[in-house]
Amino acid sequence: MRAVFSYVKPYRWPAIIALMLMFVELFVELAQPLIIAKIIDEGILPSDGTAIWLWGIVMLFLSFLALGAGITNSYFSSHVAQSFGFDLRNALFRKIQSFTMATYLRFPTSSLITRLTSDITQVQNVLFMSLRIMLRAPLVVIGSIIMALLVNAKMAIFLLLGVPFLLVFLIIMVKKGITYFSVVQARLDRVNRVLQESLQAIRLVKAYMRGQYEASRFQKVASNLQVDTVKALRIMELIMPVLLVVMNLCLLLALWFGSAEVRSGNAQVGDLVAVVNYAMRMTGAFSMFAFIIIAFARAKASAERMEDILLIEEGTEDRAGIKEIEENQIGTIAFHNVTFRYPGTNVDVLSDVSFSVSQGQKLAIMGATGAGKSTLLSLIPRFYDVTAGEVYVNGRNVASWDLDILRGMIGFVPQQSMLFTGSIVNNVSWGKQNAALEEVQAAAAQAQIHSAVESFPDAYETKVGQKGVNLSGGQKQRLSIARALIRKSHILILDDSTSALDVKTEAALWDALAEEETTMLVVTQKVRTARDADRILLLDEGRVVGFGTHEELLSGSELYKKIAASQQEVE
Ligand SMILES: Nc1ncnc2c1ncn2[C@@H]1O[C@H](COP(=O)(O)OP(=O)(O)OP(=O)(O)O)[C@@H](O)[C@H]1O
Repeated sequence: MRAVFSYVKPYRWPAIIALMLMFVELFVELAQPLIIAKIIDEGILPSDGTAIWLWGIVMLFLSFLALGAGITNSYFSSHVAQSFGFDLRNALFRKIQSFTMATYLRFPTSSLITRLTSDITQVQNVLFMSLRIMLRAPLVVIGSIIMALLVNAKMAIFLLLGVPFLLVFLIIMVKKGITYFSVVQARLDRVNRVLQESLQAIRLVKAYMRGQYEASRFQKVASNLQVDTVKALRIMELIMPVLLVVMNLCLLLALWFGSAEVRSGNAQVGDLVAVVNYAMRMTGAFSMFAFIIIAFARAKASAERMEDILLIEEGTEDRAGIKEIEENQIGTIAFHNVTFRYPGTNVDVLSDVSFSVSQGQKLAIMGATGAGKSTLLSLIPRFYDVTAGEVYVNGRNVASWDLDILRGMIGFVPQQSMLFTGSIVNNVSWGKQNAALEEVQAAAAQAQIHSAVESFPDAYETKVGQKGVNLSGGQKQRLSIARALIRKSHILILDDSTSALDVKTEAALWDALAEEETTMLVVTQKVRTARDADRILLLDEGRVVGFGTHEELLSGSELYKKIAASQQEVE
């Protein structure tokens, strides 16, 4: 909890003010039964109208004081809770951004979303309640006991009887609640995951007519959530009746003894009324406590889930390193005996891979699906660290570069084009901060998408729907390429990013890219594309089985010859 609640620190003064205001409310609450006793003993019983008026005015004044304190407390409490939630959410988001890919893959996306939404809300609510009422409840209990003891110790002692039992009972319930609500939040993760998958794959779901199936999959996880939430709440709902029974028993005992005391003249009626009033307030505070304990148990479970993220030290990117780029090495890439396996697995996806690319060269990477092409590319911007061997970019081991400098040298187009909600110009200039419209247009022209964009009614201001749904696959791919081209980077990596382009457009794209001095690594399935490259790297099950020009491989690699023959690219 400490890591999460350290985010309250910047708001300690508003929090302290809120707590002080809460004490004002508490003071009024505890003073009221005394005043009622005064009205009875000094006003009603001796029929003294002035005393009734006097105490009435005091009571009215205190009520207004409590009202003002309550409103101001709400203002400060919500300010603290909302600001805390805002800061915590940003800190979590930044922390996730700093994760290495390996750490990132440890958490399902849906779970990260739940942690940044529902979990934060739970904790925020409890913080608000704490400042508003949580501390008040135990203080009302303690204060009521003290006041009742002061009014009439013999009567008040009966109210104390149930307290130890209730405290033990509440501690047990909180512990149980934390366990149960951890399960509930994990169930919520599952609901979010299925929801996310089904919505993302909506076209697939429709095409395969799997609506019913998806609905039942959703129903299953939603029902698990419902069952476990009910289970958790049922346990928690035990708190209230147990509390009431215990407190009412204590009250009955106090009444029974108190009325005997009044009859025998040892106590005044006002004393009895005040003690009963304090007992009622204690019961109310305990019930409030029960309500808060449910929220607290839930928030504790949520806070622990957030701490799982906040407290990760290893597994975040080590960003510091060399910043100076040596001119004579720009755009060079070399793999030296690189072996790689994904963290947590025991299979080498790349084995002893060695090759080099000189400045401005174009390397085509080919191989069957699963051969390790994407994995190889992901080692260049250091998404993962190699298991053995070294990867060099611009003459230096990628591990020694400052991560921002390294990634700044690379334009990366992933296999799946991803567009963000916003305009086309936003999407392309996402690749380079503060890019001018001319730069966006030039990159788009190079990526062969400029004329298509110009033909849209809003041209570059056209809004791209969620995940780019209002654009064709080929258009999305070309916008992704434009986003990489605008960076004017030393190295351009295209991971099968032209698969949706027609032959003519693709040829025009390669022609435009040929004018660049950028070093290019292009994953492709097409021999037609590979043959124009300076070198072709042929991968098979993570091993290099061919490296050379199209002609060299045609004469030296049976596998390449087979691929070329299947695509009728043999002369
Ligand atoms: N995050 C991961 N964790 C564990 N294994 C992975 C992960 N990503 C990929 N793999 C495995 O690594 C191997 C190589 O995958 P990779 O995506 O590099 O192949 P590829 O040649 O790019 O294939 P494709 O042409 O189909 O994209 C595959 O066997 C795959 O199962």
